[in-house]
Amino acid sequence: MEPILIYDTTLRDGTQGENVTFTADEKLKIAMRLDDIGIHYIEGGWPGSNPRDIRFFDLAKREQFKTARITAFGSTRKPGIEAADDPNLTAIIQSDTPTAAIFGKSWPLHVQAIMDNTLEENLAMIADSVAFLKSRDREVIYDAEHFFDGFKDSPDYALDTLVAAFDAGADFLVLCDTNGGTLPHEVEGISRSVLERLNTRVGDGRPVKLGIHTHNDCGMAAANALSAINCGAVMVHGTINGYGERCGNADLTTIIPVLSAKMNRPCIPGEKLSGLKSLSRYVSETANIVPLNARPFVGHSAFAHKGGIHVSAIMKESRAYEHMNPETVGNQRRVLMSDLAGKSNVEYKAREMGVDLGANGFDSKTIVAAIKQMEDEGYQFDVADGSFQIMLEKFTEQFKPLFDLESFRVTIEKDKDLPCSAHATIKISVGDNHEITAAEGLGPVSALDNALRKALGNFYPDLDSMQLVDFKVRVVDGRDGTEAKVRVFIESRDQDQIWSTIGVSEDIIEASWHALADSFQFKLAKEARQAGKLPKPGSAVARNLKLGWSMSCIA
Ligand SMILES: CC(=O)SCCNC(=O)CCNC(=O)[C@H](O)C(C)(C)COP(=O)(O)OP(=O)(O)OC[C@H]1O[C@@H](n2cnc3c(N)ncnc32)[C@H](O)[C@@H]1OP(=O)(O)O
Ligand SMILES: CC(=O)C(=O)O
Repeated sequence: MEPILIYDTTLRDGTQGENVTFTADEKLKIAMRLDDIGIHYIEGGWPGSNPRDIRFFDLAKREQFKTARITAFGSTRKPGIEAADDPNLTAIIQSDTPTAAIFGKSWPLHVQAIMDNTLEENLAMIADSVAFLKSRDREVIYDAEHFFDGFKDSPDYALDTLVAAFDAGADFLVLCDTNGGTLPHEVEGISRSVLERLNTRVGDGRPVKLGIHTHNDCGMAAANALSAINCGAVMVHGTINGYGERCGNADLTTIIPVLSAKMNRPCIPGEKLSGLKSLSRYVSETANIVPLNARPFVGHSAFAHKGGIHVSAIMKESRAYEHMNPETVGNQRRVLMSDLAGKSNVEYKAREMGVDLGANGFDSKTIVAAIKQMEDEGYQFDVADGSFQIMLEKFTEQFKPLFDLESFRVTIEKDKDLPCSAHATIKISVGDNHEITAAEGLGPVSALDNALRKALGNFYPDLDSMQLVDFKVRVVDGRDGTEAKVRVFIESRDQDQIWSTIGVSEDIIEASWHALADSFQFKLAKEARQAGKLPKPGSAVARNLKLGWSMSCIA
């Protein structure tokens, strides 16, 4: 099978997406990551557009790329001028890249109504611009903007534009679904027709190499790209995470694994596929955009199983509910706890967390029943793995509290013209020691967090590596008005892990306290285990710890 060339436009079309922006340095780092994974072309930006993109190409010039050809983007020349006098084309040449990509008009609507141009001059603009870039030794990728809309409107003219580019020396002709309104069967029909008709019109022996560039306005970008590949396109354009103008571009984190693992079409080297999830995360982190959990292949939920029936089956045979091995793309299987769980979920999680079930007479069915009851009262364990682990340890009497709350007091002060301020006093015990501390915070939870940190700091000096990174409050059932129960989630992280905890109460401060206390307990237990001061859950020593926790203190 002929390999498919992957053309990444995250740094150009990707940045046309709302909220997506990268500095020149960030672009360079992303480009290096794209190169590492084996992307063939990296469109770095439009040097005729802004100084940042010029800076990117200046930086890129100094780097050695292993696989990727860095590509500068721009448009065909302006009407009525020489290509050599066009600032956009000059900027492409000054970028000093081996490859240039230019877009031109395929649709008479754009030529006439938008550009106020003639159809003949548009053909000349395409041919002159391609020829100019070829005369400067560039590989030229010609993007036929609005090709599918143009072809539906006027197939002969749309084809003429491709012939103009090809005859002038374009190396690739890329059919663009610029408005993202075309459907897969239309892409298939038009791509086949284009290849047939082009092959009869261009006859200098050079092969016609088609590419495909699709947008996601109908949610079809990936499907459209794959349809064109099925018809013979050899290059596919897309972006990491599908970032791009409006609804985005075809998502390469979908297209690459589909090509490699489902269509047997080689693209990036097979051994690089497992770097895909990490690349997706890297780009979303750099863009400062929360990654989409349900993103196919690389999303956090892409291989997450919640329903008990599913978990029971995957424990016997993972392909029963997984279309592929998650590790192929660097992802992992996850099992979630909730009131949709069965005993298999508990058994899977216990094994994953190293908790020995049943050691003290609690079997997985009893635990499932208790979880369902707690979920009915407002808990939600599928997003609170940290609290679930603590719960499992409590159920199986392997829990060792590393501190106990004796009491806390929180006050909030509001003076007429001043912002609110909060003060917390907390009394905890660690073994036989008691500690009372006070702290301030911007709000009551931050005051409690500060007071707890201060109190624990005297016993556990390594707490600085732990931060609370997210705090969410939800009303469990709004019908009770201000007396409704609330559910508080806290997400915490340290240098190597992220964990989530939950608290539920009619009182928002108490709910926050439970989530906060679980979070600190999780961290301290982890540190203690790593330092060998606490037995690993499930070990014989852990099973023998009788710390007096019972079902009633869990609920
Ligand atoms: C389908 C795509 O995604 S194409 C890429 C779209 N990306 C962007 O537009 C981002 C970068 N763009 C920019 O920085 C600016 O729009 C620039 C620098 C390119 C142009 O800025 P300005 O000169 O101020 O023009 P403006 O953006 O208002 O209008 C675009 C101009 O390009 C012309 N144009 C559009 N397509 C083409 C083309 N293929 N070839 C030549 N000229 C074109 C338009 O007719 C218009 O010309 P006019 O100024 O004579 O009316
Ligand atoms: C060229 C391009 O980005 C488009 O037509 O969508």
